[in-house]
Amino acid sequence: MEKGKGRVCSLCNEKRAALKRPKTLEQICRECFYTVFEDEIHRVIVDNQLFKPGERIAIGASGGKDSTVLAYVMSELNRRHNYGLDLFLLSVDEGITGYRDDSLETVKRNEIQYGLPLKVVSYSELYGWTMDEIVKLIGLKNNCTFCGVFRRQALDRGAALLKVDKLVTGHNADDIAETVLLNILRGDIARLSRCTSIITGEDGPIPRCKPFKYTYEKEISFCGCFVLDKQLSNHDDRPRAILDIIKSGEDFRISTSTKMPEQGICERCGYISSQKWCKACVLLEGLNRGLPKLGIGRSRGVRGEINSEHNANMKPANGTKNLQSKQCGSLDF
Ligand SMILES: Nc1ncnc2c1ncn2[C@@H]1O[C@H](COP(=O)(O)OP(=O)(O)OP(=O)(O)O)[C@@H](O)[C@H]1O
Repeated sequence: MEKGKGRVCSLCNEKRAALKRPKTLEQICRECFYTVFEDEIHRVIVDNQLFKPGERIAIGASGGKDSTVLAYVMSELNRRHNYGLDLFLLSVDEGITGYRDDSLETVKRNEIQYGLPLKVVSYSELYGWTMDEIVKLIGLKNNCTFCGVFRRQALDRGAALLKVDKLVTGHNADDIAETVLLNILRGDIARLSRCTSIITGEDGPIPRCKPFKYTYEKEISFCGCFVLDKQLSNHDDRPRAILDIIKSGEDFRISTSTKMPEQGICERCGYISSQKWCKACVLLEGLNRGLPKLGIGRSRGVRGEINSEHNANMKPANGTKNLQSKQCGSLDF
């Protein structure tokens, strides 16, 4: 390699290194990066036995970088390694003008590029409310609670409509490390114990998998060409910090005497819930009654109150009936 033209790739020893991997600090070329990136995800899929041949898999497709790269990698690995999977794109349209309508255009392009059938489910058809309408009613504070809870359930409903065996999402190592820390700070033992699992919801009808569990967000960005090469080296001090946080979450053991919430079924819509009504139904009830603050926050009192005065005349959320899954919540995967 000529002097002054930069380092040579530490893997192929031929091409010029284009980036320093945030995870390992190796200096590698673009071509070797794509190879190790895809190979690592293939290993994660195989080692964790995420899929079985013949399964129908929905890819949660938001149109953002993580799920766009996930759709690409899943279709590529499925073809290259003969996984034998039937892949689908599943998008939730929250009804946020100027945001989701734009990203749905990206998903529609992915549908054509990767030849994957696309299903879009919307808050307006499932709940009778768009996020724009909810924000108009409650303002910008707390609207994330509605969006997170409704999205989680909407993904499950869409997956049930597609009759898939599993749902994969683009949650990455950074997301999981952040969730571990948040759950520790909130003292949420139940979520801490399951947020590092690569597969969740196996006791429900539609398990969720995170093939990017060990993949750093910066590498996904690079793969999607969303950031410049030089932005990739921010983890120089502690390249393994993110993986170490995930490991500490995995190592966390719950004492057998800790009382965990019992999972039951929402009496109103059939979704799994530790209370009489699931969180989505409580929030929806608040919206329909013109009391949108009911059910917001962690106060057992408010939720308990609405859970104790079941209104038989209220219609459950539209969509698939008697769908079961984990309790909803923005920190749940
Ligand atoms: N509206 C949506 N429709 C379908 N899937 C979604 C939607 N929003 C989120 N997801 C799924 O959940 C994952 C994590 O979502 P999150 O909102 O944390 O976004 P993110 O980390 O920015 O990911 P992305 O870059 O894919 O949007 C996404 O990668 C995707 O698989």
